[in-house]
Amino acid sequence: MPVFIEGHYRPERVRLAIVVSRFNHFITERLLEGALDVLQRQGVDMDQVTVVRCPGAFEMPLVARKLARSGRYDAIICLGAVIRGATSHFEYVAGGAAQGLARTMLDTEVPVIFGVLTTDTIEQAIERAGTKAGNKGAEAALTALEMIDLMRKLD
Ligand SMILES: Nc1c(NC[C@H](O)[C@H](O)[C@H](O)CO)[nH]c(=O)[nH]c1=O
Ligand SMILES: CC(=O)[C@@H](O)COP(=O)(O)O
Repeated sequence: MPVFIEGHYRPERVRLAIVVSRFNHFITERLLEGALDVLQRQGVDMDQVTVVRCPGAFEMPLVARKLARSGRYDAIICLGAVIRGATSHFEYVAGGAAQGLARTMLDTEVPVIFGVLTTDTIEQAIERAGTKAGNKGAEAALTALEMIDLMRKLD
């Protein structure tokens, strides 16, 4: 029989940081609502959740790294919205955020959850922020809980 190791959504004594970018705040605040709603429903103690707002997605890796290194959090959830404009700026902001957050997770061994929308249009972002395509902030929160549980089991 193989041994299965997998995380579940109800780890105990969870300490979370949520980094939210102010850029495109009309989207990112909806992602935050979705994340907080799920965490509350899963029984997470809201006093153990810290919300940090930063300017844009590009700044998130530094903020996430600082939080991860503090040793105060079991996971860092990053919520942002990068929406394509007329120039190549999108590629740099979205790519920098994705690569920086991935590096932060590997360097610190603290789960860093990529709840950053990277969309071609505002409509696509709205659809993923609590309307027809769900709420990616809520999905990110569930991923954080699963990863916390999994990391504890692998320790
Ligand atoms: N265009 C978007 C940005 N741009 C701002 C950058 O994230 C950054 O704050 C600026 O370049 C200064 O370093 N940020 C987003 O989160 N979403 C965008 O669509
Ligand atoms: C994602 C972006 O950085 C974007 O909003 C910038 O728009 P533009 O390329 O039109 O300057």
